[in-house]
Amino acid sequence: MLFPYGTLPFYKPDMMSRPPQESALGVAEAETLIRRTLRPLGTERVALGAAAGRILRETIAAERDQPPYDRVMMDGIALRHGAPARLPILGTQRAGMPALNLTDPSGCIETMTGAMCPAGADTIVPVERITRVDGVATLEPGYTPVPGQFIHRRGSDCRAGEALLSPGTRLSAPALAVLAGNGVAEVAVSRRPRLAILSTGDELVPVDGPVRDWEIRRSNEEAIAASLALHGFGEAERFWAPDDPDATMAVMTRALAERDVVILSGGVSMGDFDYVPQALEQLGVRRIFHRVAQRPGRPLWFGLGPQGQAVFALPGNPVSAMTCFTRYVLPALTAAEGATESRAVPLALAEDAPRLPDLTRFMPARLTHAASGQTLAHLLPVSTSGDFNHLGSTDGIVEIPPGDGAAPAGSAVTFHGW
Ligand SMILES: Nc1nc2c(c(=O)[nH]1)N[C@H]1C(S)=C(S)[C@@H](COP(=O)(O)OP(=O)(O)OC[C@H]3O[C@@H](n4cnc5c(N)ncnc54)[C@H](O)[C@@H]3O)O[C@H]1N2
Ligand code: MOO
Repeated sequence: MLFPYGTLPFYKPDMMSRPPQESALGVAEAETLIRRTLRPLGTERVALGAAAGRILRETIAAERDQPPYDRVMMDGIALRHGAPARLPILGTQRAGMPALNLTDPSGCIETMTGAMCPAGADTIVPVERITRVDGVATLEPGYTPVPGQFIHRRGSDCRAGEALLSPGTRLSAPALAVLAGNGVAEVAVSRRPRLAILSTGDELVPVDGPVRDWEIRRSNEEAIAASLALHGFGEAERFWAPDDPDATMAVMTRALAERDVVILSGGVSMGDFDYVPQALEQLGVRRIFHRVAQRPGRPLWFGLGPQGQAVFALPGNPVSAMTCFTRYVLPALTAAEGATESRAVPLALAEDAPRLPDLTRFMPARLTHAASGQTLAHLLPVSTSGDFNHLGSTDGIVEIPPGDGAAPAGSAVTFHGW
């Protein structure tokens, strides 16, 4: 269907002629503008069982001294240093019971790992170093107990009140152990963003239906949704709009409703049916930038919606969409969550990487981990930014700053994982 400009309801007369090609921002400037625009996400309290992978938004302090008592570290006997080699066994100190009292310094108390050290005892001898006959423990000939050995002293790990986890920490498996071990059953984490993914284009058809010669299966939204899920952002609602201004506006209106972030793909370049930027601006989404000096992904558009929504309009070509999503959207969401981590990591190029004089270049790469300890990025040159069929075996993209000639093999580049 054709829509001559004059018939588009949302085109003001001064929008009918195309603006001259605008200059493009640098990658770092674009990133800074995004960071300044995105609002930090609020917090919510979740039960421990739902906290793994979330971003902590409070300080977690030790509930009590850790360990909370002088903890026996070996199954064996507890004695007072200087006791004789033959010691009557006066009792059994199990884990989960209050401390017994070693009243006779020439005797001993059987102990279990994790138990309280009996009062009056100061040394543990492991069971492998003794024989036990008729209620008497005898030390192995020549074995000299070391005073204080095998007692994990109260408070030697941390003192009550000491900060153990700081806001911005991603809750890993050990962090969950810290929460549980310190009596935190519910924790403040960043709220998940409410997300919408909207793709545009008449040629796009669903994955599970028939596809005609002139049609393309929608794949960008699948990659974006997968990345969001893999990085713990939960589910995004999906929308599709044909290349029709009214339909685009209607779908955008629904996508913008009550969202923190809207991610569009397609319709941001110079084509007669690339309505996305104008439609967004018509709906009150203020453009922050359009076009970044990069390849792929030059037509990237970013704006701020009327309710403070961050709106990313990614170029439709699949490699460009995935590159822009990985380079800009994911890190921005991570920052909005208040995470202190950085998604970008430095590593070495496995081979020379051709630079572009005025553009930052992003190239898909597969990582290998050399025995030397070096992680190498092997580049997967793609013929065009529409060529995504070989990306399935790659790990992410490397960022090659503008310049002449090639970045040499072995030099450090920034890697962004998918
Ligand atoms: N005259 C100019 N033409 C183009 C320019 C330019 O500066 N001047 N920029 C080129 C660049 S760079 C890119 S990237 C593309 C971006 O175009 P759009 O964002 O408008 O995207 P579309 O035209 O809608 O689609 C491009 C391409 O990608 C396919 N596509 C789109 N959405 C999906 C999807 N969800 N799943 C799979 N594939 C998708 C679409 O079928 C097209 O083949 O513009 C250049 N042109
Ligand atoms: O640079 Mo566009 O993003 O390649 O095709």
